Amino acid sequence: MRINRLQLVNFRNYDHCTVSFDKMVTVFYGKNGQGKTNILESIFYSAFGLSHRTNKEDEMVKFLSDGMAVHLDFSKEDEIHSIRMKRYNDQGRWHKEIKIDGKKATAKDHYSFFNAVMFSPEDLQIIKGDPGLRRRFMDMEISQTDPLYYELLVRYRRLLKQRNSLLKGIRDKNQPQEQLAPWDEEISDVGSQILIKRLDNLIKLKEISIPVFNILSDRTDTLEMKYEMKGNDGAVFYPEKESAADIKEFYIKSIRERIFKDIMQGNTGIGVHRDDLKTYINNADSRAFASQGQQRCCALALKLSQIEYVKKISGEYPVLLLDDVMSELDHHRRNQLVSFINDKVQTIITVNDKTLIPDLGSNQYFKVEKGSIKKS
Ligand SMILES: Nc1ncnc2c1ncn2[C@@H]1O[C@H](COP(=O)(O)OP(=O)(O)OP(=O)(O)O)[C@@H](O)[C@H]1O
Repeated sequence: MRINRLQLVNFRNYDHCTVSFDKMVTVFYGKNGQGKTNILESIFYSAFGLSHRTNKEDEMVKFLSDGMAVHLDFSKEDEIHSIRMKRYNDQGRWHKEIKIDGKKATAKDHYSFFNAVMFSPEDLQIIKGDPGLRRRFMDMEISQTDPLYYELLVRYRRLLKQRNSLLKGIRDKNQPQEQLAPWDEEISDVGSQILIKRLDNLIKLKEISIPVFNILSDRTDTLEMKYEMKGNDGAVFYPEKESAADIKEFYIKSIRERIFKDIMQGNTGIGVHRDDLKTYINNADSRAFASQGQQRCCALALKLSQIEYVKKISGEYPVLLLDDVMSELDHHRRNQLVSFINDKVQTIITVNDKTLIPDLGSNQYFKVEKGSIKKS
């Protein structure tokens, strides 16, 4: 997959801007606050229909403007395609329009049509941060190549919201408790399907990320991973090859056991929204025991494996977006990263100081200043 051209209209601090991508590595450099991340955000938005840093799409519309557009031309399997994202205000209401190859498309058609992987400083927190970050990592990875998984996630989130509001209704407004039964059944069903897909994904993730980790760490450390599933009363399980029916039964049973707790808390305390991806470096839990350098190495291996994963499933490498991470890596890992992606993955990098980027002869550079981009 290769981006050929990006056009922005009233996107963040850009009025009108067009960038042509001629080389495998494109570097946007400049001082802080000039609009480098905005470029990557617009590409991420073209891939996923959302921003990597805000849930409020309207924040991406240029101040005092009543609409914005992002137009991405790219090649996929030797064919040229385009995605046009538009957000506009009509009589006080915001609308969103997605067009693929000139035709209107739904969010479902759009998701996974163009693949990108973003790696930003926050991703260095994948290992040390909250389990939510690792669940998001798994969810993004699987959704990129499995539209059904994305649909399951959307359904699960909706069910969770509805069940939680019912729990509060039972607690605060005396709604009948029997109303919970159909939600318990459905949430356990959808949750078990999500879990099975996550377990399946973990097998592939391990196959890819452990060798990448070995290269990045110069084979001085070992990496292991497990899916951690929470039960009641602090119990944890590490499922590997369970069936969807067994998992569903487990959820229904556990959810019923904790029903009074859930009602009291107005919250669903068990399910795939509580699970975790555990990583172990040299057999010790990396969240608690690994050094900062080891945690970064592990985070980088997971992200790079996302690239290989998309390639394995879809047949093509996604575009890699590196937002300001080069300055966070030491010299050795910067070189390892660039030689890993060299000439096989189109990579778009933002950085303050362009000399930090190793140049293997396939870099192009753009200077970004106050929402304008100049080739240099
Ligand atoms: N909706 C918007 N309309 C106009 N300008 C915006 C909007 N949102 C953000 N900006 C401006 O965009 C700039 C920030 O851009 P961006 O986050 O891309 O910076 P950056 O070059 O990546 O900086 P850093 O190196 O600090 O991360 C700021 O000047 C901010 O005021």
